[in-house]
Amino acid sequence: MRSEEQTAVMVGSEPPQAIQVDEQHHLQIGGCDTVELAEAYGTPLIVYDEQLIRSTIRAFHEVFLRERVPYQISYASKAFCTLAMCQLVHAEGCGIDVVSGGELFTALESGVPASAIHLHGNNKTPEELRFAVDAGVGAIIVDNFIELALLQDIAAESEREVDVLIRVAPGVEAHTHEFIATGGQDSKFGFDLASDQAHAALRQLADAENLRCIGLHSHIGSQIFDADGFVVAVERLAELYEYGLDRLNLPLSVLNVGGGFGIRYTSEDAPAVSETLSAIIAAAREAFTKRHMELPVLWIEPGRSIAGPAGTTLYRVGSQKRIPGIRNYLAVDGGMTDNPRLALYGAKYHALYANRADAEPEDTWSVAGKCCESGDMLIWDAALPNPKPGDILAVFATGAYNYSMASHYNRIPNPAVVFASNGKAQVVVARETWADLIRRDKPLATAQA
Ligand SMILES: Cc1ncc(COP(=O)(O)O)c(C=O)c1O
Ligand SMILES: N[C@@H](CCCC[NH3+])C(=O)O
Repeated sequence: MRSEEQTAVMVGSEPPQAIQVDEQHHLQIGGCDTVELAEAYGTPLIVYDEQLIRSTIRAFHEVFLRERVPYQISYASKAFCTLAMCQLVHAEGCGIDVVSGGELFTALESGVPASAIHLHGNNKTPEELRFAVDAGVGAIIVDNFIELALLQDIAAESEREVDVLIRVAPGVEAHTHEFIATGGQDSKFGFDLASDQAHAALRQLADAENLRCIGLHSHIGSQIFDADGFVVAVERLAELYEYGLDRLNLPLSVLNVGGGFGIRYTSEDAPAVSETLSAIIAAAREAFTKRHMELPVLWIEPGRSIAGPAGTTLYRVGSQKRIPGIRNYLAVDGGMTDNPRLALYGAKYHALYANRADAEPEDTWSVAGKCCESGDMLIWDAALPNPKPGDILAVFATGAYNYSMASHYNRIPNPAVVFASNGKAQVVVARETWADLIRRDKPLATAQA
């Protein structure tokens, strides 16, 4: 129900970052007029600010270089995995973290060398492990005992020595949505630290032929603002690292603390990623110095923080409905099929009309998609100018876990994606067509009467 307060005062969200509006009052991204982009390429359209991706990665590098620590940045491609994205982040000095055969295939096809790719996953299939081993990926992050045995056999069959890290569940409760918290003890991911599984895995690896355990990994969750969880995880991993190095003589040299750096979606008070990173580095320095160990190579695996802020989705506004005293709905030509995050996590977004980007809000409007589903919502109760059919609605911070989690519900095709930079746009994913949707369908062999 719409409350008195909502009717009386429109509480608008804020854009997650500074926006550019040209003299025609159009939203600009990467020097391109987004209204022209919508005309040229259709809607829904995901527009990435290429320079923002580059500058975010450069900011990560700068922190590590300033702190003079050995490091590796591996882009978590699950956030947005396409050929162009893999090429772009690799050109900016990132490795690629993949979590399935499909992501691995994409990264390899993009031309990223296998040695710069590492494979994750809590249930890697034999086929995926074989693919990774034969391709010669830089490392496989082993998640559990079944995988450990399987990988040993596959590495032996292929007569290869495979570098591995073990994924540790460090028992850290990260402050984030429960569906995206992954480091607690009650998690499907990784070897449990508290019950000694992680120690046992290291002991097995000490004796494993064909597998070389080069490091430890943990990932405590996603959309995390508070560095405390990382700091606790680093201390726990350092203790395990000492065990592996001193007691088992493992060739450890890597501490991978995962990704999870939170971003602004609307007006959250998010710390700069560099602050969280500095806290992680300080924690690692302290934990390793006090144990008289050399600081290992610090790996991070950011996904959302690289891809998220750089993406904006453009939709065409269609129908609208006012329910007196209850709520106003406007509907766009996409929805939960290209952005399921509100339905899954109650995510919040900021939006404006790209064709009149500086127009003042007039009322409260909830943004619905076009699926046959009441939960198909993008934003509840946004302060917006009254919509006109044909307006272009821009929804910010939709670069991570939107396209990559898109579905075909109601047989709605996936949007096109463009990269915009210096006033030029290039299509990096073509719009799916209706014909694409049935390309793998097979009609009944015999026509039914
Ligand atoms: C193992 C691992 N690394 C990295 C990431 C990337 O996380 P984020 O996109 O929050 O940076 C994830 C996803 O949460 C993950 O599971
Ligand atoms: N899909 C989640 C993040 C999960 C990260 C993967 N471990 C989101 O959209 O926020």
